[in-house]
Amino acid sequence: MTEAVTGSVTALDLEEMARQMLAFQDLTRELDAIIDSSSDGLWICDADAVVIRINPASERINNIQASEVVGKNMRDLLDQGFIDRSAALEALTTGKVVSQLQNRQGRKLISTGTPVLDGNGRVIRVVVSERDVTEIDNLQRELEEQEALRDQFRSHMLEMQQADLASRSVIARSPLMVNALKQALKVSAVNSTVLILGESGVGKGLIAELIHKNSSRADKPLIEINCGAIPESLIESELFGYEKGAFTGAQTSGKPGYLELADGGILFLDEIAELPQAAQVKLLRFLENGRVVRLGGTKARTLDVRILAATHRNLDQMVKDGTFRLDLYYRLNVIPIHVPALRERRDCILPLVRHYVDLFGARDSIRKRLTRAASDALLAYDYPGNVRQLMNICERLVVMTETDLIDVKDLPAEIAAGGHQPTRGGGVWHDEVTLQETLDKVEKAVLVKALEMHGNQVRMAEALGVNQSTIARKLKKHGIA
Ligand SMILES: Nc1ncnc2c1ncn2[C@@H]1O[C@H](COP(=O)(O)OP(=O)(O)OP(=O)(O)O)[C@@H](O)[C@H]1O
Repeated sequence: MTEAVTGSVTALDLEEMARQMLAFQDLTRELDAIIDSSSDGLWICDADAVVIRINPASERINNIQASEVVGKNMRDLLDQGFIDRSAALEALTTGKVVSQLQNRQGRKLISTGTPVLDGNGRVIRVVVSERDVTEIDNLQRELEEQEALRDQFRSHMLEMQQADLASRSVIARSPLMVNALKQALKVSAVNSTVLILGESGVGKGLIAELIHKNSSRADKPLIEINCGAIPESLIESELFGYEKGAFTGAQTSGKPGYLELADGGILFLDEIAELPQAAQVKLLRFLENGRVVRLGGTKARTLDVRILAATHRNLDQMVKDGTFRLDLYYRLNVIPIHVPALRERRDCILPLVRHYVDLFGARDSIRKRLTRAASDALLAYDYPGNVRQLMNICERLVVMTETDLIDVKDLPAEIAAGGHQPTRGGGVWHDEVTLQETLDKVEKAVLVKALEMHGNQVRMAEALGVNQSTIARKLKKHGIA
């Protein structure tokens, strides 16, 4: 009975075993198909790092036959130099998944070793997948090269633009200034009013010239007036003109104003913040309807004038203070262009120095160079008078320096001293020097500096709060200019 039962169980077991065997064979075939069809290379090693199999993708990637490595230990392959690193060995040692970048026969591979654990957590196999990333790497490099080329191309374009601008004597190296010039070139093409903002001497006038040169009005006049330099009593007649007998002292025939003279072209109103209130109203009216009536006249003339305006003042604040009309501000501020101070674009300093040293040198047939230390000191200085100040310094250096080489000692004291201002009071007066001599010395230094910063007597007078005749007299007294 027992035997019969045993016999029947054995028969069942055999049947089950046969079924499981078939299932196992199916599984093995499935696994073989997966391994062989994988486009990633696969290496399977046992717990001693002996290679059990590799797939066709690995044969292809490594340019080998499976028979050359199957049965060999990874340690020997490493020793023989067949591989430079082994993800299998590292995965076996650490029991963890590891990824490595490997170089094999000129190709770049990413190898990932994954340990296979038994029920007790012991490593029994390690599967290494390897992916050839040479192509991806090449593509990446190509992409980087393309990007580098694009950057090169961009900076070449910028250089071309700069060469173009340099030929017009506009030096721009720093991105801030290049941007301001780009804006100026862009607005050249249209007829909009432009408000050019920036400290005194930064090149606002130059921007206005650039806009004119590149506009469709280039062959028509660019008339520039400095609103701060015309006496308040004359500004309206100068701007809008007058009819005969309009006021005492007026020409009997009458006179066209600057607006009429600029017909077809551009009127550049420098120092617009200085425009008196009455003239502000009239200018606003012209901007709104394009017509002017001369002083003392009744006939309105329609004109085609593009207005550019500039100021170093804070118009926003002036509007708040009630000294500049809000409606005119809106009309003028259609397109604002900010010209940065020179200290905000130090990249421009040395190109400007070179430009002006060469320019003034060529004028007087003198060729001068700067020592490194002199260049460094010029680069470090803050230039409160901006490009105008730098330009005047260069002219003086070219004319006054005895040798061909301009050194730190030839620079103005405040620049040579590293931009530090001389000490006040105590530094100026020395024993045995009279008060008058000391005051004269200070006055001369102030005049030299103001001339350097402002370039002409009108601007100097404005900055120093005296009238122009005082400046003229004092310059003569000190033998300056
Ligand atoms: N980028 C530049 N390259 C070469 N020269 C420049 C540059 N910018 C300004 N200059 C020169 O500096 C001087 C002062 O420039 P400009 O008169 O245009 O300044 P501004 O801002 O209009 O001054 P202000 O407000 O006092 O009228 C001019 O002689 C001008 O040619």
